[in-house]
Amino acid sequence: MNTLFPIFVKAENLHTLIVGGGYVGMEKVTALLANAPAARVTLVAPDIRAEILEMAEHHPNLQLVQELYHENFLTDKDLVIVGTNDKGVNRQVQTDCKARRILVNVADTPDLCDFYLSSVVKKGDLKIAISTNGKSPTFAKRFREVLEEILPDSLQETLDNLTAIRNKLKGDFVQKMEKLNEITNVLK
Ligand SMILES: C[C@@]1(CC(=O)O)c2cc3[nH]c(cc4nc(cc5[nH]c(cc(n2)[C@H]1CCC(=O)O)[C@@](C)(CC(=O)O)[C@@H]5CCC(=O)O)C(CC(=O)O)=C4CCC(=O)O)c(CCC(=O)O)c3CC(=O)O
Ligand SMILES: NC(=O)C1=CN([C@@H]2O[C@H](COP(=O)(O)OP(=O)(O)OC[C@H]3O[C@@H](n4cnc5c(N)ncnc54)[C@H](O)[C@@H]3O)[C@@H](O)[C@H]2O)C=CC1
Repeated sequence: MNTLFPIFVKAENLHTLIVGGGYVGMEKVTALLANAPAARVTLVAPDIRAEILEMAEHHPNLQLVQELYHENFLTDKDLVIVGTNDKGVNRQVQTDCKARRILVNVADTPDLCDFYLSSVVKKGDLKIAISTNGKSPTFAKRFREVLEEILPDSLQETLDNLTAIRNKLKGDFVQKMEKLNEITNVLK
């Protein structure tokens, strides 16, 4: 059974720490900033890939620290993603996070993760997150590509129209819900 509970986080309200500045660190920071360009992120690693250095030039809220991980980096952090090439370090970061009740993602060890990153389909304001329960990230990526292809760009217009109607509707919660269900019946 897939017991993952999806939520949509306002990453710009959080301070995220990424430990590791290699390929995985780059994938994770790219995913985060692609969704929330203003998210506050600190990335710590002795070696940081050139692409990440370049990214920091366009994202003033992305702070890079060229040092080894130390637990002091967890101070004031809300969320942690760790993806170094040292399993011992990854495990240590996870242990330190649990002691502080900080949610942590250990990229190479699903069993140690409090949350997974998802594949993300975006069409204007519509966002769909895909997870395979860790079974096949590649399937998630391919399915994202399929959905990106088939979802029409006109979806944004539909959403804008529904927002306008939603804002104009009078009555109590139930009356509004009934009206919106009636209008959107054609979408079924
Ligand atoms: C559990 C999870 C934890 C987490 O990272 O959050 C996890 C774990 C692992 N990934 C591994 C490998 C790869 N991951 C990708 C890609 C993505 N991985 C992502 C999420 C997740 N990956 C979480 C589960 C998501 C779910 O529930 O489906 C995506 C969706 C989101 C993102 O990372 O932003 C992003 C696609 C984004 C997109 O394009 O839409 C590719 C393909 C590629 O890069 O092209 C490969 C190589 C091919 C392969 O192995 O499939 C390995 C083995 C490492 C090794 O062998 O050393 C582990 C560890 C393990 O499974 O043990
Ligand atoms: N979840 C996922 O999507 C994936 C996970 N992985 C796994 O993730 C791990 C990392 O892979 P890559 O990024 O390709 O490795 P890499 O070799 O490109 O980068 C490793 C990074 O870790 C940093 N690092 C090492 N020790 C550190 C320490 N003590 N403190 C802070 N940073 C430290 C290095 O400076 C470097 O930036 C591997 O174990 C790999 O199996 C790999 C592919 C996908």
